[in-house]
Amino acid sequence: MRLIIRQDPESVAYYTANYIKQRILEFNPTAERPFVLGLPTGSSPITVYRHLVEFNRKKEISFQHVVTFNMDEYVGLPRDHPESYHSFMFNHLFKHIDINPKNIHILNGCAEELDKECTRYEEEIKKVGGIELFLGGIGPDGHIAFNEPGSSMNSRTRVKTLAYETVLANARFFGGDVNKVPKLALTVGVGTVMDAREVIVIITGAHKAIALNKCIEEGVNHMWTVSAIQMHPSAMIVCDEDATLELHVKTVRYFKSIEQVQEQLIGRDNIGLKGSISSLSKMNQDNNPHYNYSIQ
Ligand SMILES: N[C@@H]1[C@@H](O)[C@H](O)[C@@H](COP(=O)(O)O)O[C@@H]1O
Repeated sequence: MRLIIRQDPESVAYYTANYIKQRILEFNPTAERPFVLGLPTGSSPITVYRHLVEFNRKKEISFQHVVTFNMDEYVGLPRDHPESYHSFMFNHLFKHIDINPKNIHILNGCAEELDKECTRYEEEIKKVGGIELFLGGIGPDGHIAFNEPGSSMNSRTRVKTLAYETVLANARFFGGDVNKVPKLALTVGVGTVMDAREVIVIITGAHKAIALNKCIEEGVNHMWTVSAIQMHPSAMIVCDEDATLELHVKTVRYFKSIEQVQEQLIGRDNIGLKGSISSLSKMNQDNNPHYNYSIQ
């Protein structure tokens, strides 16, 4: 698991958006072989989406052969409610890019039979061959999607009751009135996210520092569901300095040292990471006397 530390939320967003752009370009998607992208909502990804919209406007990237699956949706909010995740995604991303609407998948929180909707969603993901890259954020309690503390680490898409902390955290989108925040949501499971071939989680702000500490320094724990990322073969957390406030100095120095090596060898924010990491490890194998880091 890689931990990329950037100065502030803006540089976290730029790094993440650039990484996604490069991964899609390297993947070179087609109608037969689309790039399947999992997406979150919340404030963390907003600037990432702004960069992706800009890349698309400048024709640096196309979303024509990108298929998306969102992590979650409130139960009972009409699709066009200003605070539904449907509205959020169209306002911040989908209506500004050249994505084919039929390639957009968001859970229907107003489905007649919610369990059937969840099963259908999992089947849709399977139909397209699984998710290539899942981008996520976390709540202050370390939940990923709406997998609240205590969620099964093998969970699938299902109906979840929102923890009081989550309702409190999300009340900011409902005029600060907790009574207006839905108490139920449909969410992909921890297992659904971890089945993706790659997972990237954005963690910014001092209010998420304890969650990052639990995830990085205390290992896998179902009370901090983002920690499942420790068991993923191709996972990355992109965080800002504030989010590292509860980490040990040596932990921060270690992860920064990995990046310093990469920066010296391959250039900062070089996002062709798959290639760059293999050339880094090749550099290692060549017993380069200057570098004895092994890249995780
Ligand atoms: N269901 C969403 C999550 O997908 C999101 O990651 C989290 C963090 O939101 P923010 O990025 O605003 O901190 O909020 C909600 O709980």
